[in-house]
Amino acid sequence: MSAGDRSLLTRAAALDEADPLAWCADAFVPAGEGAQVVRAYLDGNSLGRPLRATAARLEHVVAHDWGTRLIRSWDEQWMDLPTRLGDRIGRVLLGAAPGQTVVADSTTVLLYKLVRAAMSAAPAGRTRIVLDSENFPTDRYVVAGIAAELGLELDWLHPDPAAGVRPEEVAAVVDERTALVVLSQVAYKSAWLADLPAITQIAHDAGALVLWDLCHSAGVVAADLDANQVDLAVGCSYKFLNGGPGAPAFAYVARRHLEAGMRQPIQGWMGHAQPFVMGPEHVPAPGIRSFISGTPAILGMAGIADTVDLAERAGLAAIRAKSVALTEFTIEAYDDVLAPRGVRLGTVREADRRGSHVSLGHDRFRQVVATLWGEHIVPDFREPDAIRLGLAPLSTRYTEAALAVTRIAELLDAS
Ligand SMILES: Cc1ncc(COP(=O)(O)O)c(C=O)c1O
Ligand SMILES: Nc1c(O)cccc1C(=O)C[C@H](N)C(=O)O
Repeated sequence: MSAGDRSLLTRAAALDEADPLAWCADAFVPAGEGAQVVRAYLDGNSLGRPLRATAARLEHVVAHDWGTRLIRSWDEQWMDLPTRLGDRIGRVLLGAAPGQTVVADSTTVLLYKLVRAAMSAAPAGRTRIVLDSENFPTDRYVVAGIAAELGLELDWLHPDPAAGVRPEEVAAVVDERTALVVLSQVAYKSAWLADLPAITQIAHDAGALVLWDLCHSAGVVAADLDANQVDLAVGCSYKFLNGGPGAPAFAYVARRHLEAGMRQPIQGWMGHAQPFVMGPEHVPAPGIRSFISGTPAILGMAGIADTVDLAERAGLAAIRAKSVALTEFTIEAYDDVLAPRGVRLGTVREADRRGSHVSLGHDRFRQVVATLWGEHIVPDFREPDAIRLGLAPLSTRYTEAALAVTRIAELLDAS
């Protein structure tokens, strides 16, 4: 290890020492022990780490709510869990007043439901959807599938892959034929933080609605959905919300659309006004509850509330400040030791246009990541040549980022 690498680790240790959110990392289940201990986890933007409180909560749910109260728990607490938890996510993380957020399904399924809902509400003549080629595959596949199903047209944006969609690119395509604009607030590859207020306003000025995918921003960046007059949003809970693998997603539908009778396409019994009447016809439940279709995933929801509690104690502004500081530190470390070794930076340098990961490119990264995983240093690899360093402000330490960057440099030197 060179003197430069040592000073990187020393600087990181000092930042950890001074970190006002350092106490949050202790709330997580230790990642292994002995020879198996994870030395650096940098994939919290793909699968967040579990909280200790969640391990205890799951045990309680199994032994008490499920094991002892059994079917009675539906009446006692499970039936409104999707909207109760949705309201908490909305209040603490999304800037959404109660009654507009629900937890259900996967992001993919909620995207389908919300895009179809928006299209059912679109005035005649508005038959075009705007989306971008850099969005996560599921968003592109779902929208393209709906376009084929309903005979709609797509307006594809092709943003700079190392950045993301800019307001002027949206302004150039929306017009009186646009029904909906579907974008991610933080791009899954580059971490580009879209200008949500400006783009939402541009879509509205053209008479279109906007659906924001918040998968990579929920829990780390404010969306202020109500204040920004957002129409629709989805997001997943197993990244920065640490809900666990396959934990259900959330959907937001602005009150004005619920009051106007916006309807989703999968009218199952759990979104019925009176599910247990089991009548001949579907009568939608009032409000956001009508966006539920089948039985809610109660076990999958158990962990989400623990992160919302922790985030409320930490405060979203402090979480965002740490996220910015972590990405800033990682980019400085990149400048020091990786840029000289030919690594490309795939994330913007402007902190206010950046989410909570740093994307790096090198044609030897597939092999580098395989070696890192074997050493219990865990970033992720995205085709064709990218390492993403996911920096989850509640759980990631500066020393984890420093260790990953240092080892990447050493592995590039060794091969
Ligand atoms: C932006 C974005 N949208 C959607 C998804 C996936 O959704 P799902 O929970 O349905 O797998 C992900 C990640 O998996 C994502 O990064
Ligand atoms: N959802 C995932 C999964 O089920 C398996 C592995 C990874 C994921 C992810 O979340 C990928 C992630 N959305 C991404 O940005 O690449």
